[in-house]
Amino acid sequence: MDVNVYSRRKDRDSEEEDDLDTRTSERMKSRSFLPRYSADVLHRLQSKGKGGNTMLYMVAGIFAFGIFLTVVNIYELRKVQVDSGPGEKSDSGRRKQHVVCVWGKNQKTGYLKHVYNVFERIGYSIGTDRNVWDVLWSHDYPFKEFESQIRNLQPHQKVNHFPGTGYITNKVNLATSDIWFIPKAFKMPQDKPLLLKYSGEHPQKMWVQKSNNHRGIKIKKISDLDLSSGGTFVQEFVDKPFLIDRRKFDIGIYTTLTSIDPLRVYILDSEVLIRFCPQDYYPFDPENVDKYVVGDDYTPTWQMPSLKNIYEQNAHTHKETISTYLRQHGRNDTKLWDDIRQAIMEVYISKEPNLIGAAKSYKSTRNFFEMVRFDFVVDEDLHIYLMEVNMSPNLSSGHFSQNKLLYEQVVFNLLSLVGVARGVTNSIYQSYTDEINMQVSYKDVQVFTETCMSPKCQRSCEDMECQLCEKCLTFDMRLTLQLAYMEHVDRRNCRRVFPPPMTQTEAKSWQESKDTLYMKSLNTKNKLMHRWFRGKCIMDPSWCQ
Ligand SMILES: Nc1ncnc2c1ncn2[C@@H]1O[C@H](COP(=O)(O)OP(=O)(O)OP(=O)(O)O)[C@@H](O)[C@H]1O
Repeated sequence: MDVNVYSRRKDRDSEEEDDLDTRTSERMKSRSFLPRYSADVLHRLQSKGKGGNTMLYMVAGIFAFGIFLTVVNIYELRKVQVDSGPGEKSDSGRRKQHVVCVWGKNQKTGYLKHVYNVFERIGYSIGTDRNVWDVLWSHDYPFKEFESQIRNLQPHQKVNHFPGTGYITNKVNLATSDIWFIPKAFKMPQDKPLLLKYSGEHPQKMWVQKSNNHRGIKIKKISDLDLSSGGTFVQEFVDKPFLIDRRKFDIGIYTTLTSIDPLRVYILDSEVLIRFCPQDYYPFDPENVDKYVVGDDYTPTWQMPSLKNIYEQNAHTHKETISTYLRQHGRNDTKLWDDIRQAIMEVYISKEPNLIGAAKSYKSTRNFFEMVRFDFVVDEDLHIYLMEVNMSPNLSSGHFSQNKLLYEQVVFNLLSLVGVARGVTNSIYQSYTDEINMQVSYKDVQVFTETCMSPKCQRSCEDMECQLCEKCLTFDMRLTLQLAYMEHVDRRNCRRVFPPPMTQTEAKSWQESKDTLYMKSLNTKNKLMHRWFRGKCIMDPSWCQ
């Protein structure tokens, strides 16, 4: 770090530390309405004389409880503020440089080069000690390898995976989830009778067999499939794909889960991965996988005759290149992207209960984030089909050096969204009150002013409508809203898929009593999260999307 900057920071740090108690109590004043409210009632009861005695004792009890809560809150806040991580620190206890531990097998091949590049550019030092880090970037699922570290995470430490992510990224789990945009699949060997019945009724259908670990597929007749092989599934082959220059392609969407319970999911909206099959689809030949399987030796966008000009000469992204091509051919590109967002949202909504269950044994889920890639294929009618969700999608430009830009943007946007790369380098858990407040104060998260000022919400927090009001916010929910706020302002090119974006008109006319079936299926925290974004959207349209 630049020495002058460091010494300026040091001065500021010591002033801030001296002032910690004052600021903590100021903050608590605004957070703990209970003692203020109780004192006021106490005063009024005392002035009523004898008849108020029983009430007086009750109120005194509430008052004492309020003090107890305040003390607990101050303790929690102090804990959050002074928790220090393992990285290098200044004299006043603040961090000089954050540390990332990058973990993955065979790193000498350089497949994580772009991950290192981005971390270095955002000021992280690369850790060499697996016990000393602020961020763990693990290529493999880390919950066994780093079990003791992950079980003892400090609030500011971040891990790039969620426990239980296999409910989404495990092929068998996902394919047999019975979700409308996933091709029909049967688990082997238990669903063999169902498969035989279904294939008997639909003799024209083609089938592929997949497993969690096996890569690559090949179309086979039912009679040639191994229907007794455990851990595999047989999936309907999606024929009649949408072709560009006679080639089948798939679309990869970089998707980030930032929170569960409540759920928040984003996609990188500015860019996607497009991969074409190396050979023309027709004349179709099930023996030739290069015609219908997108593999490692795929053909990139810039080699496709109809796309070259849009992508290279006119310098558009992969996403805009595909959109332009679709519009040029009278197709509705907006609907395609909307369907994709809807599909991603539905996967997370349906799997969130599993993720919550898997994370139960960890101290907090706020330490986790996860970026995956959803791969879709598209048929002639632009219907989408989800092929798989990749846990640690390829970020190596070894095969195509042109992909360096894409991968570094993917990583940078992700790290910004989750608060690892941001202007104020201390995380919300390590920051001092002024530093937190200047980024997101308790005032910034207030919504639905009139509702919150209504007698109903002034009196009680029982009604769902009142639960986002200052008086009713729990410590936990306020922190959730602060984190959601920070994600929104730091999201760069990422856009929310859940809670879903809406227009300001929709937000204003939304009637919770007429909620759609999916809204009704949401748990209370998700409903509140959804409602909060709607409230922000009503106040400022930049929050709608
Ligand atoms: N049911 C299907 N219908 C049509 N095409 C399919 C089907 N399953 C797989 N494919 C094709 O094969 C490609 C690879 O399949 P899949 O993603 O399941 O396996 P993979 O070998 O793990 O691939 P990846 O390189 O994406 O990790 C898909 O992108 C798609 O083009």
